[in-house]
Amino acid sequence: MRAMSAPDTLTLIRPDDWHTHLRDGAALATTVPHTAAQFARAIAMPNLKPPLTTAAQAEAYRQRILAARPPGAAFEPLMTLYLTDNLPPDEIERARAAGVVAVKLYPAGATTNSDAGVTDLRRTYRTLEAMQRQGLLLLVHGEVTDPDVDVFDREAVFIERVLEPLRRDFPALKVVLEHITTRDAAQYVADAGPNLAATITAHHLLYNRNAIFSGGLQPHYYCLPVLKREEHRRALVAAATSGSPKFFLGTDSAPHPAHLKECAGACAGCYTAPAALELYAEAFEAAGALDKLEGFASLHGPAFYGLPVNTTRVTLRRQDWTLPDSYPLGEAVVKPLRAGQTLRWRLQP
Ligand SMILES: NC(=O)N[C@@H](CC(=O)O)C(=O)O
Ligand SMILES: [Zn+2]
Ligand SMILES: [Zn+2]
Repeated sequence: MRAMSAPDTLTLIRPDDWHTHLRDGAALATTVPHTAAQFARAIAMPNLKPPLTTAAQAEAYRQRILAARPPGAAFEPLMTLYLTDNLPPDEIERARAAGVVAVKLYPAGATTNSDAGVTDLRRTYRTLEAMQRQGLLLLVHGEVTDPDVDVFDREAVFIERVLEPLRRDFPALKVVLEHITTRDAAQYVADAGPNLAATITAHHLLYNRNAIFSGGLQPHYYCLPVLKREEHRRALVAAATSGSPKFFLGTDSAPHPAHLKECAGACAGCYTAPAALELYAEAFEAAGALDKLEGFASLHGPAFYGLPVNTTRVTLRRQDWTLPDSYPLGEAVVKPLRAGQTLRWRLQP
């Protein structure tokens, strides 16, 4: 039973999503309204097919996203470029001029649509130098791809082998370690200087790796980096609810057609956009830290990116409701995390 003092409504400065996958084409008709209903801004990840590697491509993608906004929605996508072994340094200047805010590092082969990613970080040093000079952020999928490293250890090993040397070589580059999943990462980010921050997903705050294996294999709980042990989930909750400005909201909402999740070789990614704030509220409430949600969701991200805080508000109400089983995704359907299940909080329209 909840304490008498537990609030029944929660009003926050409208949050932003600092890591989402809106995909492209017909999928935008689903993903953009979902994200726009929850967030004022969202970092649109560039791992499209083909990936976004030029300022012109990022601008064209921005226009496709804007065209999918529901009438009256003020939602603003924040654009990113995809770092490859040969992203030229002068593209960084064009990107900045086009309003691109960050560049995403995917180690080649680490995750969905990362085949064009970086094979050796040294090949990108001139580009990273340009980013450092021009103030573009580097967003990082922090897992090594070395097949000899255990899947559950790939984040911790990435910090040691890649992130630590990178930060030493580019001390003024702002880096976001995306979707952290381990105590090691939370600790490393907390201890680092002011140019390193991290996003945390709702699903990594709510679930540990048991969720993937309970009642048969559960592909809708399969994402990368994969869910970890309970002790890591607890460390992430502690970081997110600590009030530290180094941790902020990034859903990593990653829709895949249901038939590519419910099959052999299932794709990695959890679709959380339709109930993102509801899921975060659940996680923060379970930790007795609803008062820390606004900083995490609405204040720390803009501060790190050097962007203004939003001026409108959202309200969540304590109200049971059932999340739909699926949503259309072009010709296919996408099943959200917690499809058909009850949520305890509901975002008010
Ligand atoms: N998180 C995931 O499991 N998948 C993401 C890619 C990513 O963010 O790594 C996707 O694009 O599907
Ligand atoms: Zn990733
Ligand atoms: Zn992602």
